[in-house]
Amino acid sequence: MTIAVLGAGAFGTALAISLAQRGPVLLWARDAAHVAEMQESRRNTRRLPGAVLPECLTVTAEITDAAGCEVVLLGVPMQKMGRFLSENAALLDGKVLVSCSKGIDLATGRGSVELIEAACPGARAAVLTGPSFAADIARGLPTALTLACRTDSPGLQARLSTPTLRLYRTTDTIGAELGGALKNVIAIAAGVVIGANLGDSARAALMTRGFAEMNRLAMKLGARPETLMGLSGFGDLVLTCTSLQSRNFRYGIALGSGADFDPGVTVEGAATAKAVTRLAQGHGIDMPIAAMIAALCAREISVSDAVTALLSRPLKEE
Ligand SMILES: NC(=O)C1=CN([C@@H]2O[C@H](COP(=O)(O)OP(=O)(O)OC[C@H]3O[C@@H](n4cnc5c(N)ncnc54)[C@H](OP(=O)(O)O)[C@@H]3O)[C@@H](O)[C@H]2O)C=CC1
Ligand SMILES: O=C(CO)COP(=O)(O)O
Repeated sequence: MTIAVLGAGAFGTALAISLAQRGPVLLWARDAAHVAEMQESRRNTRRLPGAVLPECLTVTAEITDAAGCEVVLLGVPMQKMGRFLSENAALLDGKVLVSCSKGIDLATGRGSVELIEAACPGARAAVLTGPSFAADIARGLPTALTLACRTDSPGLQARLSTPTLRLYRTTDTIGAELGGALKNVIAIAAGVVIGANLGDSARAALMTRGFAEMNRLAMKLGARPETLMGLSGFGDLVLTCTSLQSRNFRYGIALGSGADFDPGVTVEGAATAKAVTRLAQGHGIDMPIAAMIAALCAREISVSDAVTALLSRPLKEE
């Protein structure tokens, strides 16, 4: 049975390439010109240059081509997810919908599982997340991810695993989602530290205290500690805070050094910082790093004022 991937960004394309090792895959993109270009060149030069689209991967501009697919991966950016789901609810309801996006929806404060459940109540929602750059997956480099679904899903885990993509499963969708969403915020902060030449020691401190913030919110919202300690939390935090392949980290470097940054690049952590700050306030959770990043992204505070504010907080126990 064909697996569909909706959204031909870097990640959707990379997952489609990897899954095509196992059988037929349908990749949908919204722009017909982009689709024609991919069909002609068998590459996605706009979003994932360098990777070749294998033969059993079909690219389409007709989303209704996914009607016969039971398993559908969603690769649209998080802030577009809610609208995308409601516009396509008739097609998607009743299917297994696997969100591959990392973030919290600014309009509703929801993660993607809740968005899916609201728009498509008959669907089974899952999340695929963890440390993985699209380019690495497309090259067939070994990658391990977390697949989260409220009901234990060994069948789906087997279906989406490939010789190079090793999935671990969990029923903790809240932990998996929050790990992936929050690590992007901390990755921006790590980038700011490096961009402002504050040093590797400061980055390590920030990653550690950022991880404490991630855990604080996640535990309050019902996540399990082991999920945050796993691939989707600690694993992705380490990757994204230390690699120049990360767009969130590079965006942070630009913020920290005062450089320009291409607004066309997907940086999920910026909107998520704002959403998280609201969520934390609503639950009475202290998340000073996320709040600073939200303020920095909104240009409400300078880097030096943000650093001073964080360092001058009252001394406390670890
Ligand atoms: N890239 C990576 O390494 C990884 C990304 N992710 C996550 O995957 C998600 C997507 O990121 P990524 O693939 O990198 O993003 P990209 O920036 O590469 O691409 C975004 C894609 O989404 C499409 N899109 C945007 N809005 C809509 C819409 N309303 N309807 C349909 N399609 C839309 C864009 O289409 P168009 O080209 O026409 O603008 C584009 O193809 C993010 O949440 C990210 O955090 C997770 C792990 C790794
Ligand atoms: O989520 C990712 C790696 O796991 C990709 O990170 P960026 O979106 O920062 O590039």
